[in-house]
Amino acid sequence: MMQTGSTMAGHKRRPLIAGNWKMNGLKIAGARTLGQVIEGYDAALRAKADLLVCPPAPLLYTFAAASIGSGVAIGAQTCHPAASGACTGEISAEMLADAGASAVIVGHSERRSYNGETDADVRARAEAARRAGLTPIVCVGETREERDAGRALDVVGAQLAGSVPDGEGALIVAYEPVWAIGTGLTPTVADVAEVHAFMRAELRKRFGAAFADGVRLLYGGSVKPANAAELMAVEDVDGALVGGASLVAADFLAIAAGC
Ligand SMILES: O=C(CO)COP(=O)(O)O
Repeated sequence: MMQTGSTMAGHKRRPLIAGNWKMNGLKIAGARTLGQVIEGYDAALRAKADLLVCPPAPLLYTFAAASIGSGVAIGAQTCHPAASGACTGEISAEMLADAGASAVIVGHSERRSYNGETDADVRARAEAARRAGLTPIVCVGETREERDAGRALDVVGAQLAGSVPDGEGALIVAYEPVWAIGTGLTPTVADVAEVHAFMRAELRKRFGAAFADGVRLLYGGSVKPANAAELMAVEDVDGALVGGASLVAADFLAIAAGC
């Protein structure tokens, strides 16, 4: 499911709806939610979008086993840059792949702000993901202050330049304005369109259109069933990175139905 460049009627790239469970989910309730997602991923939804569920790391192995044959992919929320070593508490990309993940979110704004991850740190994690055969989902996005100061595109451009690895490897980018995460606020459709067109243009400049036009650009930040269709219809929006609403299977599935 992680190839780039596939196309569907109405979409230049096959949409991806990714659920970031963050630090939520215990094994029994989590398995129930995953089961509901798998059951709800019927032929009609499969025709519309890829699904990726990113639970907390302790659930990865059982989730990957439970999802075999379902078409639902399993991903992780971060990884360490090194493959192994004396890094107590850390988890490498190789370990995530071994547990059955096919993708990993890197550089989420919560990790950039709470864990002090810099663009260089995020890039190292994205490179580690590729090394392990995982697709990195590189997150970028401006704060409220940066947007109000008219700097949103500058900030996103600098994060993209610093966080996306060189080379034409597996890549997904998620635009998540920090002020839209968990707040119920979303940018206007015009603002989302502007940032996504800008990101596409930046990737084209750096990598050329043949590669850049195959990279899926996700929008994240307060995506709900009620606003999904409008956001997913925006040019250069190729899916969503969903936080809170991904914890409720019916909502997650309804967001995918909006593609
Ligand atoms: O951070 C997010 C996904 O990575 C978005 O979270 P919410 O959908 O809860 O706003």
